Amino acid sequence: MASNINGTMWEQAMVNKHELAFAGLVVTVMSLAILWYNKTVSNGGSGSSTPPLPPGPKGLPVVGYFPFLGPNLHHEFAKMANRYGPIFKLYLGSKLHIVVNSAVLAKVVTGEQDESFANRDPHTAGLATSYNANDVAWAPNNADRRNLRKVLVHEVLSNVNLDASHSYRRDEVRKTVKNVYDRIGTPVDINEISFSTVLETLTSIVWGKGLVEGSKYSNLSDEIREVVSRIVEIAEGLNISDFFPALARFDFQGVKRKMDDQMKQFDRIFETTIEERTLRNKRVSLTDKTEEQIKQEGKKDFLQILLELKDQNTGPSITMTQLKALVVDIFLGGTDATSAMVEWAMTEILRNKEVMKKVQNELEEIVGLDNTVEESHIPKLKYLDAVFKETFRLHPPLPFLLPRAPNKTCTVGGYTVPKGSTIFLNVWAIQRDPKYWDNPSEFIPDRFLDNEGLEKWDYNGTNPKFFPFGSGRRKCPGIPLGEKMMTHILASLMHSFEWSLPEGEDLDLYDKFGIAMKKKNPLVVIPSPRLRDANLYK
Ligand code: HEM
Repeated sequence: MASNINGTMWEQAMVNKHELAFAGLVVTVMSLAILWYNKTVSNGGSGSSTPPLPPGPKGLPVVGYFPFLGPNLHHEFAKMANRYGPIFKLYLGSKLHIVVNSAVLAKVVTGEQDESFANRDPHTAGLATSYNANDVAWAPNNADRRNLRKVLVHEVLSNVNLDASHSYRRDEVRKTVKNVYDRIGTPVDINEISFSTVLETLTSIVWGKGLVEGSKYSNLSDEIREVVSRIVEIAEGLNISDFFPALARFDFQGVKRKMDDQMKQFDRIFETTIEERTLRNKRVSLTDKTEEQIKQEGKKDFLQILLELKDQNTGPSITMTQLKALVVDIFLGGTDATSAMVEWAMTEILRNKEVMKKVQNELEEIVGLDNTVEESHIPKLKYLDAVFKETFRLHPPLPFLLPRAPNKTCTVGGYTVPKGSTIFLNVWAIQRDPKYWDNPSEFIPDRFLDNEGLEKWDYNGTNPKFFPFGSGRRKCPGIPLGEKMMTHILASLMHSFEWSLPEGEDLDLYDKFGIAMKKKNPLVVIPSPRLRDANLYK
């Protein structure tokens, strides 16, 4: 009996176990079915469930996909786009990154959903150089930033101010032409001279010439060059803390410390020059000031414009921290990208003899060999403009723009893009996509010449196939200034000189991912004079 009872209980237990196992199996199968349904059938977001994250490679625990990436992220991401499609995700360290590779989805991010995506998640270097996101480039899209951007676009970089500061740009370009003339027959590093020209130009546009004379900072541009070059160098390295925020406070690679040191130098320059300027302004009596204003009419430097905005009670105003952060934005935004573009465009011209002939012919026709290039010639240099656009298409200096970070969870292309994830808009891949471009890897400037208004090409990000300066609320505010500087410099170098390669050298197109994407091997070429009159070089 006992055994019977035991037997029955055992049998009963076995029946229960089978029932339980069966129930478990049913639940598992149903859960898998629901999971599968959510992942596939309801993928378009039509159902009430949350769409999945975009597809992407798995990566390893803790480090994510880091160990599998090479140094040239734009090449890696283009390959991954072929595999995973128009939007994919990858973890780098503990941070989720989402890469957008199609014009259609880029338009969703910078158009329909621009308000959510017009935010950033600044890395260590960005925070340090922006006085803790008190600038335009790294601040979240709040009212302070919008006000500051308005100041930059409408007060500092307005057409009137840009026209008024044209002589500063002209003087620096002329100095560079003279400098190159003095080095006729010897190798010249094009990025180096372009970087110097842009930096000197920005220094005189921001500080003006009056202040620099007699100032404690008699070689202001040398001091600024030192700081800007150091910042670019530090920011170019990969900072592990940016991918493991929990470790950021240890600053293992010393990026924060090194950046803070450079920013202290910037601060010293600001404090001294602003103090000198304020004293000078006070010394000038009201009547004198009016006279001086008349003399200087339309020639206020950016520092003066910003100081007046800081002190004004009505209209847009800014704080001292914002003033300094804006000047840093101008230098960091303006120098590296502009000089990189001059170098890329010149490399492409020298590699393509037909293009070179057309550029030179246009310059001869519009400027003439008895004359030097002026900014007033630029709007007439249509072919050179197409050359720049084609150069931007193939070599955008910021291949993923500046990363965005949505301030709320969004859906893009049927996938969830979580709040705070890092968004790379892969303009490099989009501008080389055979879906949008014939012979995408060939350098063909003519595709940007006016094709009877069929397609509109400009730098304002209105065409989702071509947006090297970004698009939407966060597009580059420095386009007019950057365009003037790069075109004037390149046109002057091409018009004033013939260029040849040093013996045994080759013209290659290898690039190097960094704060701005530059040529890996600098373009070093030998000038010979081209203008008819040697006096034009003096
Ligand atoms: C050839 C030269 C230049 C190129 C290729 C370039 C490119 C860019 C790009 C791609 C962005 C990011 C846009 C986005 O996230 O959608 C940007 C932002 C920015 N650029 Fe430029 N830029 C250039 C020159 C300049 C100049 C001369 C200045 C300063 C006067 C400047 C100041 C800025 C600022 C402040 C931002 C941040 C805008 C924001 O977040 O609202 N850039 N630039």
